[in-house]
Amino acid sequence: MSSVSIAIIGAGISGLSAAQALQEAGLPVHLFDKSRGSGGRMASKRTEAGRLDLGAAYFTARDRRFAAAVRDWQARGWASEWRPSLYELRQGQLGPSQDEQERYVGTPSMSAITRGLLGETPVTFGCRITEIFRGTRHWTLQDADGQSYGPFSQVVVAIPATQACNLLTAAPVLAGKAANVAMEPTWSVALGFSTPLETGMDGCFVRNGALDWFSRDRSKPGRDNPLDTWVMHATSQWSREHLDASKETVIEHLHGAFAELLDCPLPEPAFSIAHRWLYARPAQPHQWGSLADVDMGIHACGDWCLSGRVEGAWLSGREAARRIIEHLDK
Ligand SMILES: Cc1cc2nc3c(=O)[nH]c(=O)nc-3n(C[C@H](O)[C@H](O)[C@H](O)COP(=O)(O)OP(=O)(O)OC[C@H]3O[C@@H](n4cnc5c(N)ncnc54)[C@H](O)[C@@H]3O)c2cc1C
Ligand SMILES: NC(=O)c1ccc[n+]([C@@H]2O[C@H](COP(=O)([O-])OP(=O)(O)OC[C@H]3O[C@@H](n4cnc5c(N)ncnc54)[C@H](O)[C@@H]3O)[C@@H](O)[C@H]2O)c1
Repeated sequence: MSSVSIAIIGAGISGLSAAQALQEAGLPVHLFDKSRGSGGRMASKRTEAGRLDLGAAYFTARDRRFAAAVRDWQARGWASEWRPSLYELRQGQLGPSQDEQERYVGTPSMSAITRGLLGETPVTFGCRITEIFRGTRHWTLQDADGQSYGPFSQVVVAIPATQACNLLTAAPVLAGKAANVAMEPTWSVALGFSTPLETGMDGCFVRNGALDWFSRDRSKPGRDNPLDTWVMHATSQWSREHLDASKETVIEHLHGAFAELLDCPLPEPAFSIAHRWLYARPAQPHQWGSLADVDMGIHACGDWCLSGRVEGAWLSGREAARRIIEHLDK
């Protein structure tokens, strides 16, 4: 078996899931990520109000393989079940909305899962890959500063579709498919209150106007935040229409929408933050699993190849790894 590493671009949940499966098969990998840490859209942002999940709020596990992985994360203390008191806006009225769905979060923050998965895996952070070249046998990567990395036996591109198509030029069919995937933006805002809000809600599906969803950070297990902090996500449409708005404007808007909906008085927040996710979710789900030119040794994975959720991203990374291992075994 080759001792030349496999390059994985993107240390989000899809890249890490691929890395884990490849390493379990005895294959060396090296991860690259433009950020300073792992997690991507599943990372938690370090703020003066503690670590906050400004991306994925929670996840569900419907696939039996992913459910087994989540049980493993729970056993390792990286994840826990979250049992929120859920509400829903229906015909302009807020009301409790119970269901039987099991939901999970990372503990003590969403980042714990990808940090745990990363473990001792070789990784280069703060490195934005801009080009991927194939030589006679191996792959070489180049970053935004012009630095080269390689040789690599295979490459896995585990980043959002819009960014992936720029790196897939060596495989035009894959690049074409990625280019046809529209990724929708999401504005995310957190507001922290010194006095806990007097509401029975922990989370609410709004799906109306500016607000898509909001949840109470301290209702999640393992959170230790002195402020009562609420994270809200804008709808895709509102986010698209306000893509270039200032953070202050976005905070003001979502604060106003939250205050209008709430069933209790809303004091002035002691803390606020806004984050814009340009490529938050694919406009539609796909059934690709992953994309590959197995003979060239180039693969693409990520939530956009499946359901646009944490589970889909994890499964997609797993599928990319499965196809690499299957090809090498031939
Ligand atoms: C606001 C929001 C709320 C969400 N809520 C939920 C939810 O409640 N439940 C759920 O299941 N899912 C949710 N999701 C979706 C979920 O977060 C994603 O499906 C999942 O995290 C995607 O993982 P990924 O590995 O495919 O991509 P990403 O997490 O985007 O990882 C890609 C990584 O690649 C890096 N990267 C990108 N380009 C380059 C480059 N050129 N060079 C090097 N590195 C690069 C990035 O820094 C990033 O770390 C939400 C997403 C957002 C944004
Ligand atoms: N903002 C973003 O960028 C982004 C990206 C990806 C996923 N997400 C969100 O992540 C969640 C993940 O989906 P999932 O299938 O894993 O979780 P889920 O089963 O909790 O939710 C799926 C969808 O079902 C509906 N729903 C579920 N429970 C409900 C309840 N009790 N009352 C009313 N409606 C309810 C909601 O419309 C929800 O969006 C979704 O809410 C999705 O909108 C957001």
